[in-house]
Amino acid sequence: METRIIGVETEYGVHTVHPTKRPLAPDEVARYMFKPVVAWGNSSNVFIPNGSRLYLDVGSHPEYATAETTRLEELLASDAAGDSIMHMLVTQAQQAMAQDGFDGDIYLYRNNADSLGNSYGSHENYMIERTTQYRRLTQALLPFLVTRQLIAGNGVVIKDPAALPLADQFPSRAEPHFAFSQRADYMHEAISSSSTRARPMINTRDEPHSDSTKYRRLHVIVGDSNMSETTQLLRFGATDLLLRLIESGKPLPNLQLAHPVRAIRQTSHDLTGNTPLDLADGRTMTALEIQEFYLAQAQDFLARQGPHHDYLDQIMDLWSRTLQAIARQDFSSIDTEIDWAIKHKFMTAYATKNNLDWDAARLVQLDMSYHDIHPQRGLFNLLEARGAAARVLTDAQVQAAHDNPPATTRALLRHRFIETARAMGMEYSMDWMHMKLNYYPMHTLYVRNPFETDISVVDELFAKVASASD
Ligand SMILES: Nc1ncnc2c1ncn2[C@@H]1O[C@H](COP(=O)(O)OP(=O)(O)OP(=O)(O)O)[C@@H](O)[C@H]1O
Ligand SMILES: [Mg+2]
Repeated sequence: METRIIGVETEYGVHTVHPTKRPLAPDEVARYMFKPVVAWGNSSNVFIPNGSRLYLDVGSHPEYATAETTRLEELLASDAAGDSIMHMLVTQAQQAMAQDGFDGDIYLYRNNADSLGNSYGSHENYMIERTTQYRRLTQALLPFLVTRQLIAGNGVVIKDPAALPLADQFPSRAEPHFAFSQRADYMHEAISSSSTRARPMINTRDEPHSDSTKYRRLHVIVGDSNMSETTQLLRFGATDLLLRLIESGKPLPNLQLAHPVRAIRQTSHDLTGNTPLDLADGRTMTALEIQEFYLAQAQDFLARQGPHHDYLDQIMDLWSRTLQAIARQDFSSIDTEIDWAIKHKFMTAYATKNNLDWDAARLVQLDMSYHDIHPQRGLFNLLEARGAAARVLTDAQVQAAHDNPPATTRALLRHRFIETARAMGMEYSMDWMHMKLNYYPMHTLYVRNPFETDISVVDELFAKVASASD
C-alpha cells in the first residue's frame, strides 16, 4: 500500500473509590460518564466532530476509536485527544454523581486488565490490499507481533504468577516479577475470527469499512494500551513497515512459531529476551533474536526502498536501541521512551528506596496509577510533566485533534456533515462509510473510499435537501 489508513481503538477500565457510601458499579459509573454524550447525540454510540467514534458497549468499558488517519502524528494526536475527551466525561460524571448524592472518585485507566481478570484492549486497524494474500501476510507477521512487546509492552508487576489466566497450562516464573506485557497473559489464540472469548492476537473478521473488492482491514488486537507517545510511534511505525515489506512480495524466511500462545507468555515473563521459543520447524529462537531478525529485514527494506515518511529515522533508531538495551540488560538508553522501561525505572527506584519486592501491594497500585488518565494524578502523566517521558506531539497538536479531523481521509467529510447537520438541527445517523439524514434517506452519502477528502459532496447533499424542502 502506498498510503495506508490506520486507526486505533482504546477501551478504558473504570474504577470508583468510595470513602463512605455504597459504591457504584462500574457500569453505573460508565452510564454517568455517557450522559452528556447521550444528551448530545441521542445515543451512547456516536461519531464526534473530529471524525472519531465514542461509545459504550454493554458492560463498562468506554471506548474511543480514532478517525481514519494516514500520518502517524495524526494517529497519535487523535488517540491522545481520546484520553482528554474521556477525562472531560469523567469530570462531568463526577459532578453529576455528587449532585445525586454519590461520593467517591472515578478513575479511568488506559490499561489492559482489571483486578477481576478481565482484559480489554487496544485494537490496531491497518488497511491492506484485498489482493494481498491474507494468510501469508498474517503468518509472516505473527512472530513479530508475539515478540513486539520487547519494543512496545507496557510493563507489568506480576505479584501472583499462579493467579494468571491459564496458569495451569502455561506456568510462568513462580516468584513475583516484572514482565514486558499486560496483554500477553490474556491471549488464547493466534489468529481467529472471535474477538472476545477466545481472544486472538489477530482477529480475522472481515469488515473492511471500505470497498471490500479492493481492501481489507487487518485487525491486530494483541497490543498493550501504551501511554508513551514514543512507544506508540515505534509500535505503529514498525508494524506498518513490516506490512510494507511483506506486501512487497519479498519472501521472508519462515519463523513460524510452534506455540504462539505459549511463546507470547514466555516472552513476556523474561526481561532478558533470551528464553528459547520453539519454531514449527523444530528449531528454537529467542524473542530477542526474532526481533533482531525483523529489525534487520526492515533496515534492508528501507535501504532499498527509501523512507515513506519523516519518522523513519527516529523509529529505526529507537527500535535498534531498545533491542540493544535488552541485550545488554542496561535499560538506561530507553527509559524515557519505551513504556515498560519507563515504568520499570520508576518501580525499581521506588522498590529499592522502600525496600519492597515485586509482591508488594504498593507496587501493584503504582502500576495501576501509571495508566490513570487523570492529567494531574496519573503516574505516567506526572512523569511526562517532569520530563521523565519523551514526547512526539505538542500540546497544541493534541488540542487541535479534539475538534478537528485528520486532513487526509474521509473523516473530513464526516466532520463537515456533523457540523452542518447540527447547525441546521437535522437528525442524522452514520457509521464509518455512511452519512444519513434521517428524513432524507434517499440522499445518504456512501463513502467507500477512505481517502476521499472532497467535502463538496457533503455541501451538495445539504444543498439538495434544502431545495427539496423549499
Ligand atoms: N478502511 C479502513 N481501514 C482500516 N482501518 C479503518 C478503516 N476505516 C476505519 N478504520 C478504523 O477502524 C477502527 C474501527 O473502530 P470500531 O471500534 O468501529 O471497530 P470495529 O472493529 O468495527 O467494531 P467494534 O469495536 O464495535 O467491534 C477505527 O479506528 C477506524 O479509524
Ligand atoms: Mg471497537
